[in-house]
Amino acid sequence: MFVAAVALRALWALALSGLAYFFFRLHQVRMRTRELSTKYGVPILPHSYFWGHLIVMGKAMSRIPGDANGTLLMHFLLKDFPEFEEHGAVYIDSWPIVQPLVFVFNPEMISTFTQIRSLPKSPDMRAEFRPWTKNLDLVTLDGPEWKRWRSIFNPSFSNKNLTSLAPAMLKEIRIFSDELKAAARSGKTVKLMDLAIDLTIDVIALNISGDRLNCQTTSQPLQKALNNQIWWTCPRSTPVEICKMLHPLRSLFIWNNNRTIKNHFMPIIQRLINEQVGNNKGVGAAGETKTILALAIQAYLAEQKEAGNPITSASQIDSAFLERLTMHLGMIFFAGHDTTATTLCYAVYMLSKHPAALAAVRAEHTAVLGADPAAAETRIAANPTLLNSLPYTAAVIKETTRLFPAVGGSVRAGQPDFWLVDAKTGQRMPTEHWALFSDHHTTHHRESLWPRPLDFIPERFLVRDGDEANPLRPHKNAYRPFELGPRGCIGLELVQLELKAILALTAREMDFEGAFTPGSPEVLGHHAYHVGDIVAHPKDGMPMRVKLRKAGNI
Ligand code: HEM
Repeated sequence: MFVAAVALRALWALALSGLAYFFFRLHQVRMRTRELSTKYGVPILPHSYFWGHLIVMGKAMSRIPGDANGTLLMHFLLKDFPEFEEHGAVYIDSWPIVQPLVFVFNPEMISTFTQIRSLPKSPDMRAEFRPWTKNLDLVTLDGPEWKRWRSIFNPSFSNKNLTSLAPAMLKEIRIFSDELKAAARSGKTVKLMDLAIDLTIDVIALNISGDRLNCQTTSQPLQKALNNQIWWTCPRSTPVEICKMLHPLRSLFIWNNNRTIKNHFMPIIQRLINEQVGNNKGVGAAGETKTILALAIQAYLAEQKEAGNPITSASQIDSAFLERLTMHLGMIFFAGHDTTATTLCYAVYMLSKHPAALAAVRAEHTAVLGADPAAAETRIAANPTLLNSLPYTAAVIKETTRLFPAVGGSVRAGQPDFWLVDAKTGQRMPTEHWALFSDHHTTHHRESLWPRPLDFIPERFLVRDGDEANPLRPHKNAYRPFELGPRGCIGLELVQLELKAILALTAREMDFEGAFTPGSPEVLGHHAYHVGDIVAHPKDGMPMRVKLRKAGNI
């Protein structure tokens, strides 16, 4: 009885202190937001002491479907408060739903915290991924450790190295294209995103070790583990996400998924170590592809040798190195697969809606790859550098990533000594206690930077250097779907090469048409819009009807 009473009191005390902390923190965040205007003269959106900015946010979000991705928020908020656009940054206090965030959409301002000075990643963003990767991965690492791993992996993402992967990549794309043709013959609607995800995972696997993963043809435990890992990673404080976070078995599931990832790669790692031990050729000699794993193992062997602890067989490999590698591989798959798949879906969708652009893509493929679409694969395999001679196709991909950036932006930790500055007015804006968000969607849709911002105009990206008078010429730093600066996407070249190859093997052979349910909701004139939390996915998995084109019908 006495024990129960003590336990009850302890619980009460705990609940009360939790509540007290909640209100203390709420007060702190709300007052910091108000201080922006009272102390620093920074304009803020209408702000409620209890609700913060949730009321204005709710109004803006009510204009778009409930499942639309939160990265569209600022676009619609600026419709309600157009005078804020010229400030280039808007402070949003939606605590406790999301950390206090400054949405920045002035490219020059963004460059001050990503390019001129690269601020560390935000602690909240690191916390989201910590249960999965312990922040040992390239996306959430910072400082010298990040630099070391980035320089180890960089060579495998160079255009030259990736071009050597092209023949293997084409085989994977052929499977994807055959699936689409089968759908065309059967008349079935496809969810393009599902097929695209399997393909992009198979391509990343090639870059990781050169081995085929076969996600497109078989069900792979590795893919299941990755999906499950993403599911357990909780980006928002919604009730469902909170339940996931508090789930007593969450850590166990995450641990088990990491074990599956590690077990998948273990035999490959052992093979590579045994190949490299005593081999003084160096990775990538004589035209070999520099895979991510081979480079990591090369660096590890060199480091151990330098430390006077040379590795002579795979059995000596230490568990700390294996753990790091597992986290890196998991994150590279995560960062690269649905981002690329999403972009592919929107590229196909936009081409289906813009016959002139599609005709220009097809004409370019005919001019560069030959008149017979069926022979494109063989021609590219024989000379993969042909993929570097498709400027219009590249421009289509860029324009797609401008309109539908797959990653909302980079989230950096504000600092006491770092201020955002409005170059026009000289207004200084504090960043301490705030996370800075380089808002890609809003930056890519500002009329002052992009004439006719909602229109699909690949030609913007064909304006030559020096043609300053052309109004379509993109502004410096305004195009940033892969982010700019040292923390910019390592996979940028892979995306371009892969998507060009996919379009080269499909655009002339098939016609696509969006198969959204009639009357389904639209955002900015499109049934296809971003849904999802961590990485945006196209609505309904981008349903498409596919039709085969007659040979010679260019
Ligand atoms: C259309 C596809 C892609 C888009 C839009 C995209 C976008 C981005 C963005 C915006 C960042 C910066 C994130 C931040 O600062 O938090 C980033 C970083 C990164 N991306 Fe991508 N990405 C794409 C594809 C890929 C691919 C294919 C890979 C690898 C296979 C990849 C691997 C990474 C990695 C490892 C980082 C962290 C780089 C670092 O901090 O050093 N991404 N990506």
